[in-house]
Amino acid sequence: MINASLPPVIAIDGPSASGKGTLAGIVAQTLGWHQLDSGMLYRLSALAVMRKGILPTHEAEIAEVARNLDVRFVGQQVLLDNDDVSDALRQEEVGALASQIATYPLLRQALFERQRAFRKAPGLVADGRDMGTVIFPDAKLKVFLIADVDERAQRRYKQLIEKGISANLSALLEDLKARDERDMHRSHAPLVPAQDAKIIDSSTLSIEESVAKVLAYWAEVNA
Ligand SMILES: Nc1ncnc2c1ncn2[C@@H]1O[C@H](COP(=O)(O)OP(=O)(O)O)[C@@H](O)[C@H]1O
Ligand SMILES: Nc1ccn([C@H]2C[C@H](O)[C@@H](COP(=O)(O)OP(=O)(O)O)O2)c(=O)n1
Repeated sequence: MINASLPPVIAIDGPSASGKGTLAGIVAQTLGWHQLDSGMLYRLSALAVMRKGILPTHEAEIAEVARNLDVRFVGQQVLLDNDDVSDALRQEEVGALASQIATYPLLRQALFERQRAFRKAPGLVADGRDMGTVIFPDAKLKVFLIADVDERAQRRYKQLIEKGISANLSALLEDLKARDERDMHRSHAPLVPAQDAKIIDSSTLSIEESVAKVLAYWAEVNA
């Protein structure tokens, strides 16, 4: 059900390295809307847990850390407890722990309102795993972005190398497969397309072609 009194949302969900964040950024910029990278909140929680030395099995403590995250966004920088963690957040071990702790209902609950608070006029483009299914079920447009796992591993590899972060292609591929498996099969808010989602397979698309598809769907919604 679409709630007309709230700012509109475009939800972009999909597996790791399918291109969600890239698309969300360009679409948000094109429309002049706000952006939510929900994966970053899970990564920030994972990094905070690592830094505090909390055991990955301690669900309640982890949820508490997430509830009290001291995060600030300054331009392109992300500050956690006043420390610039923009690069640290992209490390695969942080992503892997994020995927692991993201199975905890208490953590997901702790991040629920924080995510919904990003919904501001004139609109929000939100990307993640459960944007269209759980956080913004009334999103006006829901996109489920997929790409072959080998292609996603290549993309992630290139992305990390360009940022000067060392990476190993076969390790990345294994990590992506493990992450897909965990994200799709957890009992709470698993990675599945919403019933009304538009599926875009970006395996053979350029970024421009992917963006054009999302904007065409958006134009259709408003026609
Ligand atoms: N067709 C495409 N659509 C979106 N991103 C693409 C595409 N082709 C290559 N990429 C690249 O894939 C990489 C991973 O994209 P990213 O947005 O970080 O994925 P995600 O947010 O899903 O993990 C980026 O370097 C991006 O430039
Ligand atoms: N809405 C979301 C976003 C991310 N997560 C979890 C599952 C993901 O494996 C991790 C990391 O997410 P992130 O989007 O940063 O990962 P990728 O950039 O796609 O590799 O967080 C989630 O459970 N729900």
